[in-house]
Formats: sequence, C-alpha cells, structure tokens
Amino acid sequence: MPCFVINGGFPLHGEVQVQGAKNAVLPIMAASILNCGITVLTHVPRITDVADMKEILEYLGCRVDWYGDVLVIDAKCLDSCEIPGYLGQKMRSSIMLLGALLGRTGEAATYHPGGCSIGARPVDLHCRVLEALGAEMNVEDGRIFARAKRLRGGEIYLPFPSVGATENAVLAAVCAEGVSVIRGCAREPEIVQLCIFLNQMGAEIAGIGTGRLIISGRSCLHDTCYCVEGDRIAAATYLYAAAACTGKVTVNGVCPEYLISPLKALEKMGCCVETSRCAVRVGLTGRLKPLREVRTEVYPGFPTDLQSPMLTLMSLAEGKSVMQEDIFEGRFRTAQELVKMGADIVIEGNRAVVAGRGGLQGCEVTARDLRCGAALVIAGLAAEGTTVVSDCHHILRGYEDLPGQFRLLGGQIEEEIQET
Ligand SMILES: CC(=O)N[C@H]1[C@@H](OP(=O)(O)OP(=O)(O)OC[C@H]2O[C@@H](n3ccc(=O)[nH]c3=O)[C@H](O)[C@@H]2O)O[C@H](CO)[C@@H](O)[C@@H]1O
Ligand SMILES: C=C(OP(=O)(O)O)C(=O)O
Repeated sequence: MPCFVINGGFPLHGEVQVQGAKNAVLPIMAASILNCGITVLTHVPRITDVADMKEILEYLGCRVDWYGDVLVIDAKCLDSCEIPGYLGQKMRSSIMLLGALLGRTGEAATYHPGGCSIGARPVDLHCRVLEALGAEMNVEDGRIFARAKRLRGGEIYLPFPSVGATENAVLAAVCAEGVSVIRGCAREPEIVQLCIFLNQMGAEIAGIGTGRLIISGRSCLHDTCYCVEGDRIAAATYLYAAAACTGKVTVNGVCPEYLISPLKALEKMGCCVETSRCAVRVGLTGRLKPLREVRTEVYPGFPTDLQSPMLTLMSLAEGKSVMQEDIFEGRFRTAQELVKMGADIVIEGNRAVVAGRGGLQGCEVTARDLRCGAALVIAGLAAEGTTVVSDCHHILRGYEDLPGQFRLLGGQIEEEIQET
C-alpha cells in the first residue's frame, strides 16, 4: 500500500500546472462509446480512476491507447454491455456507462458503483431519469439492469441537481428519438464540459451551463478530439496548501471563475488572492483567520469536495470556525484524523465546529477517502514534525503525482510503500 511521508513546517512557493479534471474526463470517456468510432482526448490526468475507466472500456470491447496525457478510444468494436462487479465497484463514474450503453446498444448491466465512501450515494435519480426516457430499470442485490428497445425524448425533472444523474440523463438523451428537456439540472463545470464534448461529437444540446438542458436526439455521432480542462478541485488543493503553510503559490491552467466561492473563503481567512485569465495566485504572510461559517452547496456554492481541505485550514486558524456539510451525510471522517494531529473538532450532526489552535503536530493518519487524503497531506505539510499518511491509493484515484507537485513548491514529501 502506498503511503506519503511528510516532513512539515516549510512555506510553499512557486508555480504548478494543474492536471486535467477527473470529474470531467471520466464521464467524457463514458460518452465516447456513443460514437461508433474514434475519440481523442488530451490533457488526460495520470490517475487510477482513468486507468480503471480505460479497463472497463476495454472489457466492453473498445480499444484504448494511452500515451502521455493523450487517450485514444476506438469504440467501433464495442461488443458487450455488461460491466463486471470487480470493475464497476472501483469508482463512482462507472455508473455513467448506464446512459452511454443504453444510448449505444439499448441495454446495460452494472453494479452499484464504488467511489469515495462519504454517504449512502443511492442511484434512484439515475434510474428515474433513464426511465423518463423509456428505459426499463431493475435494481437487485446491488446489480443494476437497464433496457430500452428505443429511447424516446421526454420531460425530465430532477428534484435535486445530482451531478451524476444529470450526466446520465444527458448521455441517454443525446441518442434518444426526439427532444428531451431536462429541468433541475446540476450546472457544475464538468457537466458543461461533457455537453461541449458531446456537441463537438455532433450532439445538439442547448442551455449548457443552465438548470434546463434541451437535447435534440441524433441517430449518429462522429469522431472528435477534445482537450480536458484543468481540475478546479486539484487547483484549489494546491492553493489551500499555500494558505496552510504560508508562502505564495500560483496554479496555472485553471479557470478562476470556477473557484469563486473557495477563493472568497480564502480571502475571508486573510489570504491575498490574485487571478488572471487561467491562473490563480494565493499568498499568506500572517496567520489564518477563522471562518465563522461555510456550508457546502451545489455549484456555484462551496464544493463538498473541498470540505475536508477546508477543515484543515480551519484547524490551523486561530479561533472558532464552523463547516456545514449539506451534500454528503458521511463526509466528516477527516475530522477524526485531524484530531489525531491535535485539531479540536466536534461534529454536531451535519456541522463541524472547529476550535482552531493555530497549528498541528505530525503523526500517523489514514486517508479515508480521496479528499480526506488531500486534506491530510495539506495538514502534514503545515504541521510540526513528520506525518505519515497511509492508504494513499485513495489519493491516487484523483491526483496526478501529488508529492511531485508539492516538492516543486518546496514541500518535503515522499511516496513510500508501507507493509500491510
Ligand atoms: C465522479 C464525480 O463527478 N463525482 C462528483 C459527483 O458525485 P455524484 O455524481 O455521486 O454526486 P451527486 O451530485 O449525484 O450527489 C449529491 C447528493 O445527491 C444524492 N443522490 C445522488 C444520486 C441519486 O440517484 N440519488 C441521490 O440521493 C447523493 O447521495 C448526494 O447526497 O458530484 C459530487 C457533488 O458535487 C462530487 O462530490 C463528486 O466528486
Ligand atoms: C467524491 C469524489 O469522487 P467520487 O465521486 O469519484 O467518489 C471526489 O472527487 O471528491
């Protein structure tokens, strides 16, 4: 099992180029099978979720070649519509293949997806949107079956703007007969990217970036080449680390507009934030101030994926902060790990009350999920002494060479293999 060994207490300075977005590239890879031909993706991050999605596409009969940051998917020979459990359960995004396989073959079978263990994460909304387009859904003992002789455009209403259910609705509607109107959509930048990619492939999606998408079904899509945008959550991870360790860090290749809420929070905590067209610089010279209250929301609100890194900052500030988690009911496991490092965090339902003490001490901690891992790495870089973060396979799911990027900024962090 990989672990990260961090010698903390050094300020971070310098620039990094951010990787392509995990949550954009995965649904786009799923979408590639809607075209009975070739898709070329560039700026693809070297993360294990991409490797796992590649394996699923290959299992389904596609040919996938990965050279550097370029992925070439040839979906001509797709010959299966069943994803086995050992592959589907590796990540959340395997569920995206339901809509894509239905659109391509009229049939799909998979298992309840994996991904971060941060709550129940049901798939009822995914089933509901596909049913609205004429699919027959069956969920039994963790297996999910979908079948549609013909997908028909329809009216879809999402009572909650689920990211994944919006993406599945879009994927299925693109090849359905007639027009679909999806109301109550999620508007995350990764959904915008999926829609732009699909339009580039010949789909007809209007209302992109709004809560109402209008999709005119197409019987045939074509080959395309698409460059994945920078990962806003990875970018914010480096910027939050600059705030935790003091110093000044520039992240290149990210759109600052996607980070308005996370950057506003940093400013309130005393950081200096500068932005240009596709770069963000964060600096801190004094001490972090507490943040009276921040709550996670759907985009453009404060992202739940930055809740754990923010808990680290709150622990390092001096004074009381409150973090409210309104998206995932089980996403406070990071708090238990930060407490081992000397943080004072009390969980009250969906609120974490943090009595910031101005510092943390290095010790052995466990990455319970992807962003928990990122939060603990930030904590380790800021803490006094040595921190060992174990179970780093979670971190490798979503971050490309996190230790290498932090070393570029002056952080002392190495990846080691821990005996199990
Ligand atoms: C691969 C990917 O893109 N993952 C992101 C995606 O996850 P994901 O697509 O799983 O997140 P959703 O937006 O679907 O989930 C949000 C909430 O809706 C609930 N829900 C969801 C679907 C459903 O059928 N029924 C239901 O009740 C979930 O349990 C959760 O409480 O968006 C989340 C919210 O921004 C991010 O944290 C994840 O990083
Ligand atoms: C929750 C996350 O990922 P996933 O949905 O892939 O589990 C995340 O990226 O923080």
